[in-house]
Amino acid sequence: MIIPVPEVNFTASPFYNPSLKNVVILATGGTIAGSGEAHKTLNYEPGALSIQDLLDSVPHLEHVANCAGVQVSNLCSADITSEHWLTLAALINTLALREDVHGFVITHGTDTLDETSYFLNLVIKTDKPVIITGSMRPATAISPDGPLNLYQSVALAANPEASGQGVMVVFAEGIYSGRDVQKVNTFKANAFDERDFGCLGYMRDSEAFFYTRSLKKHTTAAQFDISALEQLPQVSVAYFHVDADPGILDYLATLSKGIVIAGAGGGIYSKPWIDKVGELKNNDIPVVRCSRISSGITLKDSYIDLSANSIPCNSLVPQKARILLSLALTQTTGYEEIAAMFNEY
Ligand SMILES: NC(=O)C[C@H](N)C(=O)O
Repeated sequence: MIIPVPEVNFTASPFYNPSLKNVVILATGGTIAGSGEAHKTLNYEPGALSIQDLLDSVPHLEHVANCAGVQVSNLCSADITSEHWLTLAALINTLALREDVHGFVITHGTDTLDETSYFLNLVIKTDKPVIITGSMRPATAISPDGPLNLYQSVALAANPEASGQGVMVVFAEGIYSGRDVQKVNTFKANAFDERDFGCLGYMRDSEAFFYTRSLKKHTTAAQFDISALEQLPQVSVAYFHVDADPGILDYLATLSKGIVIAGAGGGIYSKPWIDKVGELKNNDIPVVRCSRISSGITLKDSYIDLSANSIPCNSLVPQKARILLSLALTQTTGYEEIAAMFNEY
C-alpha cells in the first residue's frame, strides 16, 4: 500500500449535512490538480494542488454531498503504477464496507485514466458508485474544466442510480463506462469517448440521465481477487507495423509473463511474427491479439490463428487488454480459460 487506510470523518466538516450522501474523494494528481502560468493551458505542473484546494474550488459542492478528501498521490498520470492501482482498490474495498460511505470519486490525470478505470472496474468489490474524473485544463487556465467535472462526479457518486454500474468516468458532461472509455483528443476539453459504443448518459448540472449500460461483467460479478497481491504479473504491448522486427517479441518475453500485440487491421501481423507467437506459446507466454485501430473488434481468425496461437482481444484496446491479461495470469496460463475471460470482461 502506498498509503495506509486513512481516517475518513464526514461529520468533522463545518458544512456536514446529515440529509446528504457521504462521498470519499481519492486524489491522485493530474491536470485537474495542475498549476502554472496564469490563463494558459500549456506549461503547467500537473499534481501541484492538494485535494483540499480542489474541493475548495468547486462552488455549491456542500449542497450536493458531504465530501472527505484523501490524498493518495499527486502525480502526472504517466507516473501512476500498478502499485497505485492496488492501493486505490484496497482503499475502496475497505472503505466501502463502512455504512456511512455511500460513494467514491477518484481525481486522476487524463493520460492513463482509461487504464485505471478498467483495472478498478475488474477488481473493486462493491456496488457503491465509483466515479473517475480529471480535467484537460489546469486550475490556473482560463475556464478550467476541473471544477465542473468534479462537481458532476460527486453528484453522480451520491446518486443511487449509479449503483451497480461498475466504475464510471464523468468528463465534459458525459458519463462513460470504465471498460470502454478512451481518451480521443490530446487537448480538447471534450477529450473522452467510448469507442463504438457511445456514452452511458449525460450529466446536466447535478442531475444524471442514463440511456444505456455495459453488458460486460465487472466489480462484484468479476472473478479477480487482488487482496493478497503485492504486484501484478508484467504484461507488455508490442506495436506491429510494416517491417516490424519480430525480435521485439523475444525481448519483451524476457520481461513479461504475457504479451499483447497491437496488430494491423483486425489484429493481424506478418508471417515472421506468426512464427514467433507460436514459439512464445510453447514457452508458456500467452499472447493476446488486438488492433492498433481504436474501433471495431478482433475475433478468432482462421488465417492468423492457424499457426499463431494467439487469443483475440474481442473489443479491448491494447492498453486495456494488457490489464485483463495480467489479472487473468493471477489465476491461470491456460489459453482456453484466458480466451473465455476476453469474451466475458
Ligand atoms: N490532462 C491531464 O491530466 C494530462 C496530464 N499529463 C496527466 O495525465 O496527468
